[in-house]
Amino acid sequence: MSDFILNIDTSSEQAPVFRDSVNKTGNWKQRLKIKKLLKHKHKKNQQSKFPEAEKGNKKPIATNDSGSENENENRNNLGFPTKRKLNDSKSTQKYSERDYESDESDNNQKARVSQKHENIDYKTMSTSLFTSIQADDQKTEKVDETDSIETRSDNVNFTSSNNVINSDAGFPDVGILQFFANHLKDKLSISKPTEIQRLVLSNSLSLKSDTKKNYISYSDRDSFIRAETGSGKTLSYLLPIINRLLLATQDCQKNESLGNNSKHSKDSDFPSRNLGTMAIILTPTRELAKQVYETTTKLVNISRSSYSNEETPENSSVTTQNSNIIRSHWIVTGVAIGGDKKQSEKARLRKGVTILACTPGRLLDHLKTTTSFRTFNLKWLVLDEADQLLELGFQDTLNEIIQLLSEKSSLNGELNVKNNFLSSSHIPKNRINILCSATLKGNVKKLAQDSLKNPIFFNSHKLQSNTDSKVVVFTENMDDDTNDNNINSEKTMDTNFDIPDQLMQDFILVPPKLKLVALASMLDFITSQKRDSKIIVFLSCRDSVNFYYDLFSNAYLSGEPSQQSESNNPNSEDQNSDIDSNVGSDDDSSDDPSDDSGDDLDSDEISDDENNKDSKKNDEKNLKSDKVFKESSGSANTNSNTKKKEVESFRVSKFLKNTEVYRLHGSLSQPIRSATISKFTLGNKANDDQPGRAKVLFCTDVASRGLDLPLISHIIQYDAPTDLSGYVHRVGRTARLGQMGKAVLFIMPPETEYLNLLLEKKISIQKINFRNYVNMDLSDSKFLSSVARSSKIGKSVTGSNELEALLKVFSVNHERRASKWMDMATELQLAFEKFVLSSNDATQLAKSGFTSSVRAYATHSPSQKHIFHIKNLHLGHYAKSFGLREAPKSISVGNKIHSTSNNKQLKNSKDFKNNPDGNFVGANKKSKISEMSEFAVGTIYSMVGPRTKKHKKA
Ligand SMILES: Nc1ncnc2c1ncn2[C@@H]1O[C@H](COP(=O)(O)OP(=O)(O)OP(=O)(O)O)[C@@H](O)[C@H]1O
Repeated sequence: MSDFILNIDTSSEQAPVFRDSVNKTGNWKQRLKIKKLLKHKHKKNQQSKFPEAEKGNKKPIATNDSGSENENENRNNLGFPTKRKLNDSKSTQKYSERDYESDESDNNQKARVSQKHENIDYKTMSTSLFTSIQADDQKTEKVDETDSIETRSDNVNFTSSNNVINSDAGFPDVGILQFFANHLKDKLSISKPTEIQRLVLSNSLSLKSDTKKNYISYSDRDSFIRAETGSGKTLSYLLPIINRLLLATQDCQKNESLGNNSKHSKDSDFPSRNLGTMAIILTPTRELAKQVYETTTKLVNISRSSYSNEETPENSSVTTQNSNIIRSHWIVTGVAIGGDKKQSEKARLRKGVTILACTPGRLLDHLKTTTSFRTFNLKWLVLDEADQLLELGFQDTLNEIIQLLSEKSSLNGELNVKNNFLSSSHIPKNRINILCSATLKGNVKKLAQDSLKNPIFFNSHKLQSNTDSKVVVFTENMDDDTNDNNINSEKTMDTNFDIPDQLMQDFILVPPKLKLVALASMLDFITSQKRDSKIIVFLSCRDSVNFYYDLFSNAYLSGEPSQQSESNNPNSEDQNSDIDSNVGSDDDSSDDPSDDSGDDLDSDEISDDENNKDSKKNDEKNLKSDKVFKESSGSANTNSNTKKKEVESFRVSKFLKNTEVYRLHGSLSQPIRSATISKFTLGNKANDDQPGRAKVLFCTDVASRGLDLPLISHIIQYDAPTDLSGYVHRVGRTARLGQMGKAVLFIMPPETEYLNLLLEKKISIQKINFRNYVNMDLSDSKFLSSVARSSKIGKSVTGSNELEALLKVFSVNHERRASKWMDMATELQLAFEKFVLSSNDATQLAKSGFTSSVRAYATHSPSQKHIFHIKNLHLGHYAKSFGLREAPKSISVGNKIHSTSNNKQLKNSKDFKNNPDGNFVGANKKSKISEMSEFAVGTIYSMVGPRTKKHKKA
């Protein structure tokens, strides 16, 4: 059966070479001559339309092809080797050493930019996407020729690998108290554990009895938890903590009823929030901390009805004896994150928070400055997304945290606190450290070696030899490398990553020039096929997020009156839902730089004095950029008549029908971040009042880890992640807990080797099979079926590729029939370019997006540098993906803006000298981190704390 397989590969031999229709005949010399003539004619036309341009500029705006001259000019100015001219087929050198002279002075450029918005004749504007195919694009052939990418059959019935276990065993069978299990079932619809939960619970809740001493105990060892994304790791560490707190409470109640409390004062016998914080869960992002907090709160709010073993109808009165009820109300949950008002957190901590979810910077801040924050009874420290927390950037913060926690817990010994609750066998004697992630890797191995005491490794990682088996590895002898149960052994810490079986992973190979058009068509296709689709589009930096968010909310195709007439004004009736007026009224007002929190710096919570200054500077900078962004869109709104601050959480797209667009990155104020998550999380099914709307979230990696956003149908990685674990976490936002999901990676021709890196990690990803991708919906679409039929007919349509198909669908959705898909692509691109030129703010967003994106490109991990190297990036073509007609003339390096026309200045800049290979790290590392990774990250040593001799011996 021949499937409808579409090739995006515009450069493979089979793929058509795209040219203007007039250039189709004759040999290349004749065609070139015609092309030059046309260009000249066009130039003349434009010059007469732009008399100012004639005076100062050699190049009229409307003829721009984002051509190689500008490309090379920029490249040269940035200190990179210039690319050879596209038509220079005789050149043997990949990049010519020749400097291409700029034909435009800086002043002329400025004049040209300013006239853009005033004098553009949009009607005659043109854009060119298909005049040339990059030589580099030839690399795409590699992918087609080699069979290196595993393919899958369309007809395979996928089994899910991260679902609940397929057996009758419930939570009580793995040690969970019956009433707690009832609560999980009744209130959270959780009745059976997942595989990782079964492993962790059955081990950490099992009691060993010491017959000699007549004593029972838990194994109480530090542990690693590794399992696929969406497999329920959060409950795997939260349930044992809460279950043990409940059991200890039960002990106290029993003692109380037996009158065994005479030894101590009554206050100290029954647990209360005065015990302070007993469990801390550290997460790399604020969103994740909030999510963990919300989950914990649901878990501890156990209702009386749970004490009945029978399933109780909601309204029935439960006849449970009071003595059976465990008084769990004393367990208080809390969250401490940057961006929230610190004073209210302080007040809550003073009263006592039993289980605290937090980000590292804010935790350190409280440990240092909130004297009433009691942690001397801390029994569990969980590092969720541990590998992320242990990577670069947070070493010092985590070191300090560990040290302060250790100091404070030793205080408990000095105080000699006697308490029946704390002496219960269910409460660990020493702090248990738990590390958790879908991608525990090398840095964690090192941690185990250096600091964790006799750790246990819970792993639902699939073994190569037997994909069904799940293993628990106990590490008894850390030094014995030959032991398979040793945490150091390769078998134990296999660095392959697991992806849920039911996740469909595809990639689309697309030249930079066509990237934007491909994204737009794909979004249009998905959102029109399924009204309730929820799509996350991952981008490399916040400026890109701002740009695409603005573009997809405000740009529209010309000649679409229904779209044009609709105003994207948050106050319009249609838009009322995108303002969450309650959000600004809560405590989250620290986007005000004068707030004392001082650490509203993305999610990398840094709180020492120096960092506070940096943070505030960053806040101001971010606020400024946010202001430009808001002004440019005209959508964010503060109503001076109300005291409540309104924040924009989403916009209704003018471009995509019935679609809401969202954005999320670390530089947004906390109220916007919170409102965005809560609105995006809401269901989008159609109801009587409102037709369903698809949702598209543009975000950075701030949303890639741990976030459990329900029912995400598609993940689009428009920019490749900077490291391989990033891939796993991004795609893991879909296909959670047994559900289906689709992920598409955009790959540019020079990046195809990345696919082999994925393959090395046993991540199988296939070149997009359009039918696979659109799933069953294809059969319902007459148009697509006909495309599929014609593709089977053969050679005449071998040029059909994904983009072609997408654009054809796009043209159907928009009730227009383009004669050629290239025309459609050109029209689409032109619409975006017009939008970008329509206002200074839109242009500014596009330029910032482009510049930051280029800088982000240089931040790929060292193992990927050869693939994602800036020298491979055709800047002029890449600019097209930001709706720009050419690459901007300046680029910021570190904290400075450098004019690229002044090559000398750029080359002499300290930042550039430090990074001659094009790695724009910049002088201020923190600012780079805030823009790029937006994570609180640290090194392996962060968890270790100061290494003492005692540790070494252990
Ligand atoms: N046993 C269960 N039964 C039903 N639902 C569950 C169960 N365990 C967890 N869930 C739900 O599954 C979803 C995913 O869980 P969770 O966020 O803990 O996954 P995870 O493994 O931590 O994923 P990630 O690696 O992406 O952080 C959550 O909505 C959670 O409530």
